[in-house]
Amino acid sequence: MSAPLAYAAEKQIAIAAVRRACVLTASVFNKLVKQETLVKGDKSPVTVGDYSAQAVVNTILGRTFPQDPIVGEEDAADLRQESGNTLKDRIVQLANETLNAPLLAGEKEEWGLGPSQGQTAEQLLDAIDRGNYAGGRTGRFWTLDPIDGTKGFLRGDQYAVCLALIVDARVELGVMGCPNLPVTASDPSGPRGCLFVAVRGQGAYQLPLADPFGALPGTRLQIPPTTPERLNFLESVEEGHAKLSFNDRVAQILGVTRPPTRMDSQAKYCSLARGDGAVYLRMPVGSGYREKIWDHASGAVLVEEAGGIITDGRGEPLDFGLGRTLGENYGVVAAGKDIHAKVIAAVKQAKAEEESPKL
Ligand SMILES: Nc1ncnc2c1ncn2[C@@H]1O[C@H](COP(=O)(O)OS(=O)(=O)O)[C@@H](OP(=O)(O)O)[C@H]1O
Ligand SMILES: [Mg+2]
Ligand SMILES: [Mg+2]
Ligand SMILES: [Mg+2]
Repeated sequence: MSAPLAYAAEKQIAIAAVRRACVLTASVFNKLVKQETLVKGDKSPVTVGDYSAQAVVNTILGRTFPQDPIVGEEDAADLRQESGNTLKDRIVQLANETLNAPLLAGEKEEWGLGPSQGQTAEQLLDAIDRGNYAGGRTGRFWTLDPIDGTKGFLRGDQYAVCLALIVDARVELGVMGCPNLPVTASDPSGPRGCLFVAVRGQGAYQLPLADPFGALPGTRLQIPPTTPERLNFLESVEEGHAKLSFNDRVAQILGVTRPPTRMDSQAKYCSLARGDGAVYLRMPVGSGYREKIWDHASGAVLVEEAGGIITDGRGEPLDFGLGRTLGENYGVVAAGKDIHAKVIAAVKQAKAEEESPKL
């Protein structure tokens, strides 16, 4: 018998956790966001979604890997206050609805899912707070963004549930659920809902979100050659998250003729991995913001396993061993092997121009 592939159990549980969280976020969108946010401009539905998705993923991880720490975006401090009671009740109800739902295709009873797997409010708050781990250089931990691209989520556009396993500062496994991403970019009004999985050394794959286990190993992703016709940028929607004017200049230096694709969340990394766009470029807006590890970990391993390169804007590797943030890194550049060095050179040129503008 051949030895089992590395991280096989982690991969299964991560897929199950991300899929359940996506069922939850889709129901939050249909039940709450459509009515409350659009009508009243109220942002609280996304907060309910963030917390309850983190409670669900951390509960599922905790059942199979009770020793593993988690670096999660959210924490339950506000929910433990008197003023957080209403919010807490909604989160407990939603998280339990999701955990108690009958087994989905391919799930196994021993994963602790299905009817009567509900948790008390206290257990769910503790599960959220299991995400308080500080991260670091050694050992193994998970990192979770329960809803990445919250603005996209509210608009009904792209968002992603992002989970990654980091071992000794290296991302070994990444799973992303993208409920609103078209299965094929060339058919934007066709079926939606994709799950992306990458294990280091084992390749990057796309699976249908509705039945990932039935489709394993999935469609292998490989970044195609960057021809001039394919060369375009994938960038943030929010001006406050990345310096888009800088991207325009870099695109000009590279002779890019296609307009950029603006998309919220790590769905950008998924699009890059399957060749929908050619260059992920995210340069700091200059506010001293430090990028968070949960905003890039799963995307980083997906891109690398699809044959791409991911670095900061100087061409230095991203360091996932510094704690909850990427530290002093300078932006993010991800692209195919054939174009990455050229993008870095163009970024350097654009940066030099900014620092000594022509009179
Ligand atoms: N100032 C600043 N600079 C860079 N990044 C920031 C900044 N502020 C927030 N964030 C993080 O951006 C995450 C969303 O990134 P996106 O690329 O999806 O942005 S965008 O929505 O497309 O504009 C977003 O993730 P979520 O909070 O999970 O949505 C934030 O963690
Ligand atoms: Mg995020
Ligand atoms: Mg988030
Ligand atoms: Mg956030």
